[in-house]
Amino acid sequence: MKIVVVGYALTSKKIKSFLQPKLEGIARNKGILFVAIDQTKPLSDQGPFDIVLHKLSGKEWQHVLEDYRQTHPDVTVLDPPDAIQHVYNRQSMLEDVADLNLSDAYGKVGVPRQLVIKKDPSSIPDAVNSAGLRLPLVAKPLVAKSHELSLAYDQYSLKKLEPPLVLQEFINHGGVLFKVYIVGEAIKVVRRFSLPDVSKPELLKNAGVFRFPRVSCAAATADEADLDPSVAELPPRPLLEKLARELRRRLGLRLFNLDIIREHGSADKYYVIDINYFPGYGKMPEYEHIFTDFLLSLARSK
Ligand SMILES: Nc1ncnc2c1ncn2[C@@H]1O[C@H](COP(=O)(O)OP(=O)(O)OP(=O)(O)O)[C@@H](O)[C@H]1O
Ligand SMILES: O=P(O)(O)O[C@H]1[C@H](O)[C@@H](O)[C@H](OP(=O)(O)O)[C@@H](OP(=O)(O)O)[C@H]1O
Ligand SMILES: [Mg+2]
Ligand SMILES: [Mg+2]
Repeated sequence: MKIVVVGYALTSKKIKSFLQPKLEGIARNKGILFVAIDQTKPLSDQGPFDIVLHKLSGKEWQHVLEDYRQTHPDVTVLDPPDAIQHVYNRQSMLEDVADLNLSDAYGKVGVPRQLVIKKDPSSIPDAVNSAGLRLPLVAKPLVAKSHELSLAYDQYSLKKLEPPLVLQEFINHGGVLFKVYIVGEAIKVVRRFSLPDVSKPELLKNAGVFRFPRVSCAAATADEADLDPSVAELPPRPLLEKLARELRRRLGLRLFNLDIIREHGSADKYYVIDINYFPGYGKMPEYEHIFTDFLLSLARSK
């Protein structure tokens, strides 16, 4: 059996959450070896690798990888740096979902209406008005690696926020979201608690912006919770398969997840609100088997 060598360049946090002993054990049994990349040495002096797995930031690292891809076309780099940059910006992140305009017998998938504010917070109320965005609005940093989130009940309070940011219409969805993890062709969905619905009276009664810490983190799993079945029901598998297949192709990514919500009161109206590159796979059920099978399939297809 030929060994598949996977070089990895990950933060120590990511190594801890992803490269767990169970994953390494299962990988070893399947003939996969994970080898840490030494960033202080030239990449081409290391390996040889069959696959390079990475999630590091910085222009310098991006250039190193781009050069390496050019000079080592037989190595699979997961994923291409430019494709990753595209989802690190909340303006471009959801463009492909919007263009896809997916609608079939299983449902409709769109994105919330949104507006980008590059600078000048004092211009926000007018900008929101001319764009016809409906309150409440979610404000998110333009750079997707920042996770502060605010909910604004009135357009004037938005002046207090610091651009660059994206203002997105808040969609009531019953307080539960679906995290769709994608690894190549494999898909797994989990439920997470999310922000609760905002009612009309509540909207009229309140003003101001409310800042939230990390909302739908792993601790907020809703998989075992006693939920209203119409809220808890997972999105139809065929719809997710189609969405994942299309986005894999359009984004040029193989490792990502989607946050999807279903409009409360509707049976089939879905919104993608977030896309994350190389997310916390440690929280994806059975990721050890799914990920190692994916690595093997890549090596075999070469
Ligand atoms: N348009 C929206 N309508 C309703 N709720 C939303 C909307 N956008 C975001 N949320 C809520 O806010 C949370 C955080 O937003 P988002 O997922 O965009 O941020 P993030 O920091 O990129 O999250 P992640 O940790 O998944 O990377 C969502 O998980 C969801 O609970
Ligand atoms: O899997 P979900 O719930 O979507 O959340 C992930 C975030 O989206 C990722 O951005 C985190 O990874 P980074 O810390 O490498 O950005 C990732 O961190 P982790 O891999 O250390 O768990 C998760 O927090
Ligand atoms: Mg999210
Ligand atoms: Mg995100």
